[in-house]
Amino acid sequence: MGSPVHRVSLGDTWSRQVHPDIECERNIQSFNVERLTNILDGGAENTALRRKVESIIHSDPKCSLKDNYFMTQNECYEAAVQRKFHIQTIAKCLGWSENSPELFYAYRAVSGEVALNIHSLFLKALRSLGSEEQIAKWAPLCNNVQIITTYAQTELGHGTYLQGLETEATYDAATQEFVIHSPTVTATKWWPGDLGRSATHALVQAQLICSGARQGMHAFIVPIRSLEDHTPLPGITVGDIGPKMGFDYTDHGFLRLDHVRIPRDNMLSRFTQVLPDGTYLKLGKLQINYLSMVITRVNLLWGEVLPILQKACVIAIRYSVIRRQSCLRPSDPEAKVLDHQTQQQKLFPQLATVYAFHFLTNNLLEFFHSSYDAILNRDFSILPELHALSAGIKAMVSDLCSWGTELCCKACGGHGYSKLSGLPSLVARVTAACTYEGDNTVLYLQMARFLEKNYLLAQASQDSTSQRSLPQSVAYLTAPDLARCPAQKAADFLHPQLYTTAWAHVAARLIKDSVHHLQTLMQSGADRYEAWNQTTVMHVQAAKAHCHYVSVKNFTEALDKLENEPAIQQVLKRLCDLYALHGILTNSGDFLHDGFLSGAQVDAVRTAYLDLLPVIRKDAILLTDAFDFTDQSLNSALGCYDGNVYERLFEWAQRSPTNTQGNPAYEKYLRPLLQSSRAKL
Ligand SMILES: CCCCCCC/C=C/C(=O)SCCNC(=O)CCNC(=O)[C@H](O)C(C)(C)COP(=O)(O)OP(=O)(O)OC[C@H]1O[C@@H](n2cnc3c(N)ncnc32)[C@H](O)[C@@H]1OP(=O)(O)O
Ligand SMILES: Cc1cc2nc3c(=O)[nH]c(=O)nc-3n(C[C@H](O)[C@H](O)[C@H](O)COP(=O)(O)OP(=O)(O)OC[C@H]3O[C@@H](n4cnc5c(N)ncnc54)[C@H](O)[C@@H]3O)c2cc1C
Repeated sequence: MGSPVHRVSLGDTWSRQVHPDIECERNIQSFNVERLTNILDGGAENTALRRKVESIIHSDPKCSLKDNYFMTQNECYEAAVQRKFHIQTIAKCLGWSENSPELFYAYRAVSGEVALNIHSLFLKALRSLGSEEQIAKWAPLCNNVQIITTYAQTELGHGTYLQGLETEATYDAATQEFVIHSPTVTATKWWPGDLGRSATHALVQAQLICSGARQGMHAFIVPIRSLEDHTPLPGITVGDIGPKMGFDYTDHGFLRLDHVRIPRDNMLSRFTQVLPDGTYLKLGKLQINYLSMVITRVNLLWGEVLPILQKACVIAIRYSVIRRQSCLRPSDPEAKVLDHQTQQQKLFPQLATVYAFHFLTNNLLEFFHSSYDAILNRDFSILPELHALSAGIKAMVSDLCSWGTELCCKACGGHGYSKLSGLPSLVARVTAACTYEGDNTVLYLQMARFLEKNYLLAQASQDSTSQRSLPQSVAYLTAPDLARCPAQKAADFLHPQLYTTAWAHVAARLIKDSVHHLQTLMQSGADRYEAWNQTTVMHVQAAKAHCHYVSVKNFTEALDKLENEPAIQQVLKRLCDLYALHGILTNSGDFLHDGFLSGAQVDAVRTAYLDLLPVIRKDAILLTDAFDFTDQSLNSALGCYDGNVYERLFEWAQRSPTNTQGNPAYEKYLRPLLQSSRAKL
């Protein structure tokens, strides 16, 4: 059962009565929802702490999201700054430190809709690329909000290809300063969050030029606005990039630098250094300067991207047990739309995906935490696997969360299209995740490059007597492979071992095909670059299959760890089955291609898949309740816990300024129009 704050949170007169159509969904509980919430939170103590923080935040009206949907871009930004300010004040009062679980929960309570989010990206870059002295100097200034920071990497002309960044940082040994300069219009920094109107300091990624040589992208801390009156400092042109598809609460900005001088100490120098005389020192590859992107990719999935699909599922599934359309039989009452098989087919794969991604992103975070200290201490051996996994999983999770959120929106019919459903803003927000922190195609290709290398290593070790062990995520490339799937009937496809092996087979084949195709092109005279470009569609397909395999395997391993929770293990096993089988059905061509599955076996997969839908149907509401979002953070007229959809939608629409601010267009245009036509009547 949810805490009271989840049930009667919006203060509506009718919200104390739960709608019977949703209440009955909660009457029979095949598993303990509270226990599942605890598992998702990583322990009952975390659930308790989260709820405590939520009740503090929700009792402060200044943190409310209530009128967000009616605001202009300017108003959204101001409200987000206000929320940030109030949360910061509360945090100070209650002793919540930066990076504490309390602050994380506070931001979750307001759905992450606060200003100054890029502050944390700056801090991550500082902690990973800065020396201990630089961290000691700058981190407290950030944490105490004595400065406001942004991460300024992308330019008008380049976002993906970092070697093409044009901003220059030229070392002047005479003054021991860097001169930061935007030589062209395309060198203008474009998109950094919190830059447009808020930041006082930017972490500027620029091409280092010292002793006449270009050394590639390095990070520099550049003051951009006065700490006295917030005006741009000399040499700085800064502003907001204007209207966007979403993220109205963030002031994405532009920045031009005209020969701005900063001290030598402002270049982050954990792995690279410029000595006073201009000598350049570097540890490892240049790409070590990309480390902060790895960290951000991993963290954003957990904190930003996954909750969006979770919420979309909560809203769409709750609404689908209230919404009734058509009778399944002529004599029946109208059915809940969730009882239509096609509605289940839309929504349950999304629910299964969100659970799969919960365990996947959690695991990725653990892998990151276990590798991070070693990397900071200059052991880079794990970095290629961490980079490949974080890139590939970022691409898959944001792609499928984006696709799934849009589907949830459409699955709510006309009301889904209303901003008041909460879904359009979730769609707009998650769509951006396919682009920021690396365009997904480009990230899949980074994963593909890692797969190609490891496939070739696997081949080489099979051909020689000495076995080389591959990184754990690609170890299956050396495992014995089955040519045909042994399943004989639908029920056989409900065995995790069977479908994990099927995914491993398809991923390995697609990797093999893409590498062989690349090699064939090279053997027929194409150079490596030409051959790579001609095979990138195949490489992306292989990378997607590999990520899918990793996610299926990871989900099944997470289930194994739930042996002390048999009821929860059983309900999640169904979602795991559905996730794996839905993936096979939507990619069935890849499984049929080499005869691994026959047409009859694909039919059996479909049977197993369709049979799962009505079983999952019984637990659907409980599985969404388990995410334990408060009504305030959902901010959806369709998705509230009590199911009073129509009353809430009607009441919220009344608050629209279009209903309260009169209609100047009537006086100016409609009246004259009506009157001119009346004359003719
Ligand atoms: C609440 C918050 C709301 C939302 C906030 C949103 C905030 C968003 C912020 C941003 O978007 S910040 C900007 C992010 N920008 C990007 O992510 C840019 C993407 N581009 C790249 O990462 C790189 O340019 C590239 C695509 C990796 C290509 O770089 P490059 O041309 O230099 O390298 P390659 O030749 O492809 O590879 C060489 C070598 O380096 C390895 N490598 C590449 N990247 C990394 C890395 N990050 N870490 C470790 N290693 C890396 C790569 O695997 C190659 O290895 P080898 O094959 O040579 O061994
Ligand atoms: C909401 C939002 C917030 C952002 N926040 C920040 C921020 O705080 N700081 C910051 O610095 N940046 C930020 N960005 C910028 C973001 O990181 C870049 O937009 C992103 O990295 C993609 O780069 P791009 O725009 O240059 O796309 P492009 O690389 O121009 O992509 C255009 C197309 O070209 C394709 N393409 C490009 N290169 C290749 C290739 N090598 N192989 C195959 N296809 C390719 C892509 O797949 C895509 O289809 C933000 C962006 C958004 C939307």
